[in-house]
Amino acid sequence: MPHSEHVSKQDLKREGEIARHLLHQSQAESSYAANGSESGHEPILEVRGLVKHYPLTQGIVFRKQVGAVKAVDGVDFDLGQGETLGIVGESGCGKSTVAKMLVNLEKPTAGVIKYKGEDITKLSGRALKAVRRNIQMVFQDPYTSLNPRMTVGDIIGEPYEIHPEVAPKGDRRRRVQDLLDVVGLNPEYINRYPHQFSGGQRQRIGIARGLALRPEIIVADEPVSALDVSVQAQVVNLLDRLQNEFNLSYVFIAHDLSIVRHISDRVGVMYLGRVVEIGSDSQIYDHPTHPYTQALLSAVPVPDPRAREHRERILLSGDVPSPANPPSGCRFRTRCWKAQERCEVEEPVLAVPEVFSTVDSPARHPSACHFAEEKQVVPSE
Ligand SMILES: Nc1ncnc2c1ncn2[C@@H]1O[C@H](COP(=O)(O)OP(=O)(O)OP(=O)(O)O)[C@@H](O)[C@H]1O
Repeated sequence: MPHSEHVSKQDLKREGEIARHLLHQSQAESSYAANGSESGHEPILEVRGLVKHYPLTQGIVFRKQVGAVKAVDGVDFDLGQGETLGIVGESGCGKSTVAKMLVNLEKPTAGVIKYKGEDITKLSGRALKAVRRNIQMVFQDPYTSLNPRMTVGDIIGEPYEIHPEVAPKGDRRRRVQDLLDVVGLNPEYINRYPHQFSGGQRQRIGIARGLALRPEIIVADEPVSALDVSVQAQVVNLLDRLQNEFNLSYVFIAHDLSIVRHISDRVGVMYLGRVVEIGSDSQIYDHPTHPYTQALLSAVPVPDPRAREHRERILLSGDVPSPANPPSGCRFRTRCWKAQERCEVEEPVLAVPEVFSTVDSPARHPSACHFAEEKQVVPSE
């Protein structure tokens, strides 16, 4: 019997999905190849076609999958050695899920995460443990991410239990005290408990723990969002200083565009599970070409009252669609004032738009829009 007669409908569906994924991956790779190295830095991380779908199930006894939440649905970016990539977007667009996949707290449904050229999504056992040491995470909420029953010394030194090779037992106390000093806390506080610290100090403890294993990459998921505005700048400045001191590369996730600008070399804007525009901070803030980025920027507070009067506010209509059922074609089209028929049927790829491909202008950066157009939203200072 010929092989094809054994192929079930399900097999065909799966093959279709794999083919679509491979197509997306090759499109992404070719668009990135066409753009050259994004940052000019040697990439330490290369993310291609990253996907995370959470199954939606129905039934109690017989659970059956009825769909999927497409939390991350084909994300591509590079992180250069020693650089900071900011990732911004509204709540629910998939930022935290990307962060979790980078540090292996979630397994991708599909896609590639290359660390120094090696795909870490395929690693397991010792090799995975070795890589995980180099990519650490700083969490959003310093109130819930520190165990209240552990002393600061135990919290910061905990990673050494998993990686004893980094610090022999007799040396750990001294190392933890060094880390406290590095993040601007008194080394004598080593025996105190988290509740004895302020929010900003707690986040410094979280950062010290992230640094314990001497990682090369720190993924910071909204590291200052839970803090008072007055403390946010101090923590951002600390991260800035540590980056220079330890030659760290950062993926810095936030919904606040002004904070991301302060710390980032490049910025990626996410919408409904995809990166829609990516470029240097000046390309994104002063020369945005994607309508979603322009709308986000138009909501950023402008301190100068005269400049505020002159800037245009773009108000988006409707809510973000459900990631379980994203719109066809361009996902942003249901809220976009420029949407046309083409947007409904043809999904735009993240690449330098054709109109800008030959011009020498900061607008020449990847933007997933069929009608990409430069628009200065934030008045220049
Ligand atoms: N474990 C999970 N199971 C099912 N759906 C999930 C799970 N984790 C996240 N999601 C969904 O995936 C989508 C993306 O979530 P994610 O937390 O990555 O977004 P986010 O941009 O980080 O938002 P926020 O800033 O609010 O954390 C959301 O719709 C969320 O409800």
